[in-house]
Amino acid sequence: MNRLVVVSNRVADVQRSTQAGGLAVGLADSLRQRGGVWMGWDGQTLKYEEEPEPRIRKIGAVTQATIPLTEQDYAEYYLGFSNSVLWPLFHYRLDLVEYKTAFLEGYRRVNAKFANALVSILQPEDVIWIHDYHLIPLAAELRQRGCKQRIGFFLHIPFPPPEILAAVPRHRWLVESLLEFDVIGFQTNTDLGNLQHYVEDHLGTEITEGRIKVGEREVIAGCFPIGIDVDAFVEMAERPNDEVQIETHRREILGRRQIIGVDRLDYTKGLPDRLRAFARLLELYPEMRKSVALMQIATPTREEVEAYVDIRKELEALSGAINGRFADFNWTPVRYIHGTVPRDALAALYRASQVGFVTPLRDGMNLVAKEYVAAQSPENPGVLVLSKFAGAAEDLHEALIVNPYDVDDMARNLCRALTMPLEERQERHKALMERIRKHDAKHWLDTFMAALEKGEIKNAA
Ligand SMILES: O=P(O)(O)OC[C@H]1O[C@H](O[C@H]2O[C@H](CO)[C@@H](O)[C@H](O)[C@H]2O)[C@H](O)[C@@H](O)[C@@H]1O
Ligand SMILES: O=c1ccn([C@@H]2O[C@H](COP(=O)(O)OP(=O)(O)O)[C@@H](O)[C@H]2O)c(=O)[nH]1
Repeated sequence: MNRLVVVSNRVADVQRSTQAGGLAVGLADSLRQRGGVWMGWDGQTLKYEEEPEPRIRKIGAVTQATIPLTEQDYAEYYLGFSNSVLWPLFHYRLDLVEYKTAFLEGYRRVNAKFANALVSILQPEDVIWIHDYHLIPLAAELRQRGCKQRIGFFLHIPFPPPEILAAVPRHRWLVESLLEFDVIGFQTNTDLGNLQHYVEDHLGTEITEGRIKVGEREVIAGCFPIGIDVDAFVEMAERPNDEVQIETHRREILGRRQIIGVDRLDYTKGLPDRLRAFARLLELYPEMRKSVALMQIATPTREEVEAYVDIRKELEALSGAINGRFADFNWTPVRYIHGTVPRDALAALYRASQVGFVTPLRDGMNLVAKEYVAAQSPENPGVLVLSKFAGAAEDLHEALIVNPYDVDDMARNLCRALTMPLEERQERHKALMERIRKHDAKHWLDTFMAALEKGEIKNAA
């Protein structure tokens, strides 16, 4: 087996249980099993003139190689082009795109830095797997430095339709950079279809049976939905957690149910309408008052980008208003937690919640949806209420699928989830477990590697 070299903006400690962000979680779950090298940014910003050598650290079967960025890199590449241009654009939010030429320059500069660091550690037989929108030009940079290895790319976020993509300057360059990879992987068939439309409309070529002709080369483009390590998550959820158990016991005595939401505090996650839907539930079904509460964990993220400051203010005001309107001296309808919770504590919280409420306006996959399912007790499972615009909805048909823009639809489905008979809950949960087991972290890694190493495309979806 060739050595696998994974590259992503963020590198996680594969042995730590706290990592907010699905990319870190999904990759850690996969790499722990196969081993290899994981290269990326160390999360630090430093002043330097000359690019530092990558820092090497061995953690179990994984060798981490990390580099720092400068303040300017962080502002232009990470906050700028990655998170103020590509992130909103790829999530269909043209209204939030803030394009500046300096952002693009920073993006190209940091991709060149990544390439310099990478060539210093690469071996001829390596296979390289690059992740996410931060690093789209990296294959081209590596080829310019003479790399001959196979290079794959996986996009963790949605790929937008051509009408949206074409609104950003240099969109053709972006897609041409993407076509420098040997394999391009997407989360869903919708994303793959959007690339298909772009190459047809703008490049006059097409994807035929998962392959695109680019000059003399053939590029594979496929759908590889990311998954979790299901058994490890089930084990985590079953592990006793005293604090959660005491709280659950109290709720059981009072006959109260809990709806849970867990997200980075991102405008793509649909949080304001989620809170409004919960308030609508209490309005439409007064019998639900004092019998159910919403726990929303909102993890801080990208706080220097203005759109993220706005969403935080909006949510704080909304949860305050809902509590002000409905709370009683012994019942708080919304528990809003602005912080990061370790993944093992999350597992226990999911298990203790009767509804998993996952309503992004647009999301690459959404691992929280899969984790919620894995955490349930098969004898008395909770119900997943899932946005039709999460990548996970392409597979998780037995969830209650909702429109995250339609507050009434979400409220009705919350009520349906809270009153669903045990037998139906068990049937839906069984079917969902089969699906998340079929498309788990190992399947994601194996199918992508089969495409990258052997040129095989199985329909992963
Ligand atoms: O690294 P940050 O800027 O702090 O952001 C965290 C990560 O967010 C995004 O995650 C995506 O990947 C998940 C796993 O494939 C997927 O389930 C989710 O729908 C995506 O939003 C981002 O793509 C990562 O690069 C970030 O590290
Ligand atoms: O406080 C938190 C919030 C989130 N997560 C984890 O972060 C990941 C979020 O991934 P998802 O795909 O749902 O969304 P993303 O944040 O990547 O857009 C999941 O594995 C969560 O369990 C966590 O460990 N602690």
